[in-house]
Amino acid sequence: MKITVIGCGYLGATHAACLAELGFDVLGVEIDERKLDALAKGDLPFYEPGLDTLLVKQVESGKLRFTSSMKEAAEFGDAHFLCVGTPQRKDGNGADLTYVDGAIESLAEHLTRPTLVIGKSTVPVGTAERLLGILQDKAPAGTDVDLAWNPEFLREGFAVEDTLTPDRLVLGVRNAEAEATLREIYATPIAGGTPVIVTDFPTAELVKVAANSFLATKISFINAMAELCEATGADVVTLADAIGHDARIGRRFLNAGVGFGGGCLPKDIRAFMDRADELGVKDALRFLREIDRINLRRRKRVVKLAKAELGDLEGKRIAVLGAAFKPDSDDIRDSPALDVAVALHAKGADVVVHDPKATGPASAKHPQLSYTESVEEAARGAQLVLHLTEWKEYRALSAAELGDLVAERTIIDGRNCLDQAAYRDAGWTIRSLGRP
Ligand SMILES: NC(=O)C1=CN([C@@H]2O[C@H](COP(=O)(O)OP(=O)(O)OC[C@H]3O[C@@H](n4cnc5c(N)ncnc54)[C@H](O)[C@@H]3O)[C@@H](O)[C@H]2O)C=CC1
Ligand SMILES: O=C(O)[C@H]1O[C@H](OP(=O)(O)OP(=O)(O)OC[C@H]2O[C@@H](n3ccc(=O)[nH]c3=O)[C@H](O)[C@@H]2O)[C@H](O)[C@@H](O)[C@@H]1O
Repeated sequence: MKITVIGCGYLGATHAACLAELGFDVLGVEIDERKLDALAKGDLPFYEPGLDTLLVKQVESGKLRFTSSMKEAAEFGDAHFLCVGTPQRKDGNGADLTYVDGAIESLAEHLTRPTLVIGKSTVPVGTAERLLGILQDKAPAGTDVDLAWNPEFLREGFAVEDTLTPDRLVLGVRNAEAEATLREIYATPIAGGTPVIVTDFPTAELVKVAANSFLATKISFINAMAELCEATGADVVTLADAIGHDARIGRRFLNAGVGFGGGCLPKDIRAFMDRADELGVKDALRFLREIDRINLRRRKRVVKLAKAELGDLEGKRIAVLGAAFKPDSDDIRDSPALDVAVALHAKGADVVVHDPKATGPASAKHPQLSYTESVEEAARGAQLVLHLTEWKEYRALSAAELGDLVAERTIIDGRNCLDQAAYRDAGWTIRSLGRP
């Protein structure tokens, strides 16, 4: 089977390379020329562990090619995965479906043979049905076209592993033929034991946003507990460990700190609320508004803690460790770390940002901040250090050596994962979110 992957960003590039690894002939379609040029050469235009080597391998083997031509894609593929972005709309909280609609329309116009389009982008419930209508309307008369919805659950930083061995596969289909095609595509993970849930379009679409809403809720729950801990002198890490021992609760995703960011959780819960409102069931998701508010309050809390330590921020040198929204990624979309850095800079602080992988995208988006190549350079002369993205190299830093570089041994551990005792032993004042 020949497969195309339309939209080769964080999701699509991974999906394309993994499908080639599974043995398919794959054509990636990308309209951004910079990304296309890089991908075609086997250069990954972003950072994702393990994907760089997989991409080179598959491009060199000839199993994976890239194009910007939808006509070429339509002629090439038996199945087409739709992986374009669905960002938050500029004028509101809903999802911007321009890219999804545009991709389906231009693909449909060029189709000339039986085709299955498989949606992967995260969309508001009801979108798949609407896209099927567009596909049927725009495809040349008599062309046999069908659509399936197969949401994606990969995590950045683990994208290859999550794609090749997913937790589960959700197949939203209208008929047995579409299910059979998807089972053929995913034959390897299915043979490896990946559970398969076969369902209808709305359930498949809802599974995706429900999963992300649950994850966001879990994080904001523990961050709400952190606020209580701050008010009482309790320790949120011990609390999370203790409740996490209950298998019904579980310890994962209970790491309190500066909260969730990225290109998915924040925009997905907002788009979900927006869709619930359109469907007349706004009240059902009212709690997600609070989840969002708790999350954003954590960023403000870090700024407040910085002010409490430094007083007037004008001219104060602050080292920010971390720019990506999470470690092992260079993705800065809605990054809590950068949000805090930008807020401190706006209050007059001299902010120096370090990140092992994300200073390129960060400096392009926020050129007003200073960036350094090394942690040492960032720390030198700092009156305050903020630990905001938990890269493992930050956890490995020596509190004593870092202490020799800074002007003041004060650090805010915005991710609650530094060895706080070691910092105290080295004479640091350490402030955390939700820990005494
Ligand atoms: N990033 C992630 O870890 C995951 C993302 N998703 C969902 O997948 C979708 C894509 O997300 P990302 O890959 O992060 O976004 P992204 O912005 O990194 O990638 C989207 C790509 O689609 C391209 N594109 C837009 N219109 C196109 C067209 N007509 N033809 C060809 N290419 C086109 C863009 O140039 C861009 O490179 C979103 O709906 C997101 O919510 C779902 C699970 C995981
Ligand atoms: O829809 C998506 O795009 C993806 O969104 C998330 O994946 P991702 O955004 O890559 O990152 P996560 O690991 O979920 O982390 C999200 C944010 O929550 C934060 N987080 C995570 C866990 C935690 O305990 N505490 C916490 O603050 C992270 O630092 C990060 O900013 C989901 O985990 C994926 O299953 C989903 O496919």
